[in-house]
Amino acid sequence: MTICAVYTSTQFNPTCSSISTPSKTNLGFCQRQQVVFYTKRISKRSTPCVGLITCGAGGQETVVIGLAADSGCGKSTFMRRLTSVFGGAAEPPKGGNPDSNTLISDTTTVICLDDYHSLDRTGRKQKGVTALDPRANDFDLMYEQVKAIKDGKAVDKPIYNHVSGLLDPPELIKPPKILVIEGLHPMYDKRVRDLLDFSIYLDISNEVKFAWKIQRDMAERGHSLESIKASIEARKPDFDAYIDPQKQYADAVIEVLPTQLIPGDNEGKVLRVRLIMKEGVKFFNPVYLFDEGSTISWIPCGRKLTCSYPGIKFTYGPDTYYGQEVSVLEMDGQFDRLDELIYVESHLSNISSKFYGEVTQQMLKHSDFPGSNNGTGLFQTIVGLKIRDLYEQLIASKAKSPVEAKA
Ligand SMILES: Nc1ncnc2c1ncn2[C@@H]1O[C@H](COP(=O)(O)OP(=O)(O)OP(=O)(O)O)[C@@H](O)[C@H]1O
Ligand SMILES: O=C(CO)[C@H](O)[C@H](O)COP(=O)(O)O
Repeated sequence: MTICAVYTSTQFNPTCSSISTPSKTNLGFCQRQQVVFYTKRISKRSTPCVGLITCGAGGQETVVIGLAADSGCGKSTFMRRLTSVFGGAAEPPKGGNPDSNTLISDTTTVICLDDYHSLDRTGRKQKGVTALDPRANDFDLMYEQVKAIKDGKAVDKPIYNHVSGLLDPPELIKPPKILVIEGLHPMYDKRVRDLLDFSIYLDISNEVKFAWKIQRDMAERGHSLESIKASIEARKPDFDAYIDPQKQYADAVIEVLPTQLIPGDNEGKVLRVRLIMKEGVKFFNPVYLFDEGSTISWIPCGRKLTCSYPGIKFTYGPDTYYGQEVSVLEMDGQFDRLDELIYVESHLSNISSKFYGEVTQQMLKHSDFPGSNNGTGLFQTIVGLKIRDLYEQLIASKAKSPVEAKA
């Protein structure tokens, strides 16, 4: 726990200047709040002295973000874009397990929920369950540890080693400003779900997932086409039962589908990407195109945006998703020249950028990341800016409504 500042009122009672600040052991009330008022009397009849203490993890409560997706669906790429929005590079814990799944930057700590597998690779094989099955995961521990971090306490989190398939000794996770829990099940357990300040689901359609798997596992890891097909098929029932239903709880869903601009296309190279944004989420105002709440179709290709076949089409409008009101922004097609993205960016509103062209700048900075020429990169970048904005609003709101406490 860090005490950042203590002010003692001397206006009505000069002896207040001699008052000692509450000791760390006295600061039980200081676990979660960012700013706390405290009062103390020097004697029974004296005017109370009033103090203001900033406390908690680095003076702030940890904001928790959940990112759910199947394996190989772009979580790591999204995390790299998000970390970059906060201006730092994410690295594994220094001097720790080289096979750690954790990534730490100045502002964010990203933990991978694979670390809560309760069964290792052999255990799953023996029991005949996949890693997607809740029985292979320890949700009690996941809940306890995410809650502890949110409350400003460090935890010893287990590590699932993807190289050996074993559970390694735990690593220490200190409460960051923003904790991202990414993996298969961030919204599966209600207790964990309720701890999330914002949640995202990456919904990659089967056709596209297959194309990406081939790209990575066949081209980069030497797997055969048959083994990739078999692995997708083996996971599908559990994916449908336990992973996919989480999207109904997400505040934002990035849905990735084959293009509709090329009839019958199933190559998975040109993509139609939909950003589904829930209405009424505190500190999250959905992005819109031209006019909030209208239904818009826009082909930006022409003098200001170079497009080769099959072109680019944006659509925007209100919709419902699992019975909830949402706004949907869709981009079908891909950019030829990323520097021209500024033209598209200037027509989008509520993107929570800090300066004109920030989205374009981020996209250019990471033009080598997968999806930088299409809606996946664009919408991941925008969601990154929205998370930064949500974080700043949350922290500001806590500072404005401090909780009164007595020392
Ligand atoms: N937007 C994208 N466009 C094209 N290909 C992509 C995109 N995002 C991811 N991929 C492909 O999927 C692979 C996996 O991406 P990434 O490592 O970000 O996913 P992941 O969900 O973190 O995977 P895992 O859970 O297996 O570690 C990439 O190597 C790339 O081949
Ligand atoms: O779905 C997964 C999440 O990344 C993995 O398959 C799961 O974590 C098991 O890992 P491994 O295949 O390395 O034993």
